[in-house]
Formats: sequence, C-alpha cells, structure tokens
Amino acid sequence: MTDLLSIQPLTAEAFAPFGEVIEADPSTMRLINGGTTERFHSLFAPEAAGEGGHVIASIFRGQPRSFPYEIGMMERHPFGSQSFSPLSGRSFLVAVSPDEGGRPGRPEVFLARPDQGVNYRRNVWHHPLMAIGAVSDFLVVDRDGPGNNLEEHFFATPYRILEPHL
Ligand SMILES: NC(=O)N[C@@H](O)C(=O)O
Ligand code: NI
Repeated sequence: MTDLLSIQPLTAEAFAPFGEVIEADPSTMRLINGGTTERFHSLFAPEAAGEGGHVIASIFRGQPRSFPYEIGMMERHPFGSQSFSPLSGRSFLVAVSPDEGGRPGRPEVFLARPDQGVNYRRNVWHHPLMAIGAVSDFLVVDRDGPGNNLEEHFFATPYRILEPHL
C-alpha cells in the first residue's frame, strides 16, 4: 500500500528549510548596464566542500515522469549543494525530506513554475530530477571533485504522487 503525497506550489518560504527558490524576486533586483538590465542579485551561494571540491555547471536533459509516480528513494550530496533551473519553459516537480536520524522523513512535494528553479543546500534529502510533460533541459550548478558525493536511501514503502494540474 503506497502513501499518497499532496503537491504544493513552490514558495521561498515553504522551501526555506531545504534551500533557495531561484526566481526574479523584486527585493533582490538591482538595475545595471545603464538601466537596461535588471540583476536579481545573489539568489543562492553554491557549496563545494572537501579537498579539491569545486563548483561546476551542467545541463540535465530529463525524461518526463509518468503518473501515478512512486517516490521510492531520496538522495543527498554530502559535499555540495545542487541547483536546477529550467531551460525548456516547463514546470517540474521537487521532492525534499527533512533528515530524521540520518534517514529522509516524509517527503514534501512542490510544483515549480517554469520561471522557478531550486537550490538544494548541501546534504539536503531530495528526489532526483522529476521533469514533467515532455523532455526538459535544466541548468544544474553543483559540486565536482574527489569523494563520494551521493548518498541514497530507499523507503521500505514507496510514496505516490498523482499527475499535477498545470
Ligand atoms: N545524479 C545526479 O547528478 N543527479 C541527481 O543528483 C539529481 O538530483 O537529479
Ligand atoms: Ni541530486
């Protein structure tokens, strides 16, 4: 029997325990380039810990998930943060969990608008990329370098999510 999870809109406040929402927040805006450009400044700071750790940028091309979708596992990156910014103009799903004694607790699921990204802070439990609707590209800023930067946990009983209404 799987446990059904609700999906909530992604907001900076709700996501704050897990990281930052990457969006054009007016409170961060500075006019630059002679007033021709709005700079939404310092939305998050990438983390890259450990000897030889460094920040890199990549593109992830995600296949859309089919629904109902089972969230059977979560992962985290002990040495660095990881951000996802959509490049294809589509929403995507974000699932994160609090840490409960070294294991992920019940996931919280968010629907990101096409103009929102997320940064998972270092060592925050999250589900791997969940693109929806069509193949979608994301700019990913995370940590490369020596050491195992991936910890996975598989739930005894998977959780389930239904297709979000876009
Ligand atoms: N494995 C990998 O680089 N991707 C995951 O970390 C993910 O969160 O999608
Ligand atoms: Ni990850």
